Amino acid sequence: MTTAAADVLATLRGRLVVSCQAYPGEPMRSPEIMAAVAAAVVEGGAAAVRVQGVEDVRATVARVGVPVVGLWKDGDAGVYITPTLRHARAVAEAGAHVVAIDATRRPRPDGSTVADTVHMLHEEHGVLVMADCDDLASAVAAAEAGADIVGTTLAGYTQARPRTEGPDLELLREVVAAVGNVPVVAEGRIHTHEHARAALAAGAHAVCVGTAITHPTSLTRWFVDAMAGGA
Ligand SMILES: CC(=O)N[C@H](C=O)[C@@H](O)[C@H](O)[C@H](O)COP(=O)(O)O
Repeated sequence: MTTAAADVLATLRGRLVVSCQAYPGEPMRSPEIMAAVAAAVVEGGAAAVRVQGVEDVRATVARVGVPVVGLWKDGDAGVYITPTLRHARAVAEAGAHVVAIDATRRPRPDGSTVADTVHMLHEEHGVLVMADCDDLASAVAAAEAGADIVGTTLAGYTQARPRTEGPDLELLREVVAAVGNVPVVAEGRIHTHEHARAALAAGAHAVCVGTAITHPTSLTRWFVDAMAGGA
């Protein structure tokens, strides 16, 4: 690992990563807007940002001075987070410091493996790789494949684990215990300050929050629903 890569991991320790994503067809779905959201969360203390789409990565890297975790979501079913070597290359070429990839054990559309992708990203681009996992076995396999960061991103979004109400802290604990010194990022349904603190207490190297910070439609709906329920 290069010094720059080690610095990125050190920067993240105990800190907040904010995922800045708008979904296809949504009002905020534009690289410039997402880069502005990223700049705003950095002003609030985000140690890094996670950004979807090649153009969003490019615009965000140009705008913020913190590490950018880039991914390319292609579709929303099956393996869709940076699913092939082509997608991974494009995200790295757009300037991401860390490339996040689907690291579940499902077959990838181009027949590549997680290990192939990690190897290519390290050798050709010198970037870090975040493995978006869905269970313990995928996390252990990703660590063995050389991933620099293991994330619980996909827990509850595949058949492997039930979707917990908040973060899947049980899985987080198991992964932290199993992957040794590979940093584990807690990600997925971290909606409150308590969730974030619990994730750190469970051994997360860093905590990644998306919806609860950067998705105003969901935030608004949470209030609307709570008011309708008389909460
Ligand atoms: C499952 C999947 O596709 N997760 C995506 C990964 O990049 C994003 O849609 C999430 O917003 C992100 O993981 C952060 O999670 P949350 O928004 O729950 O804080």
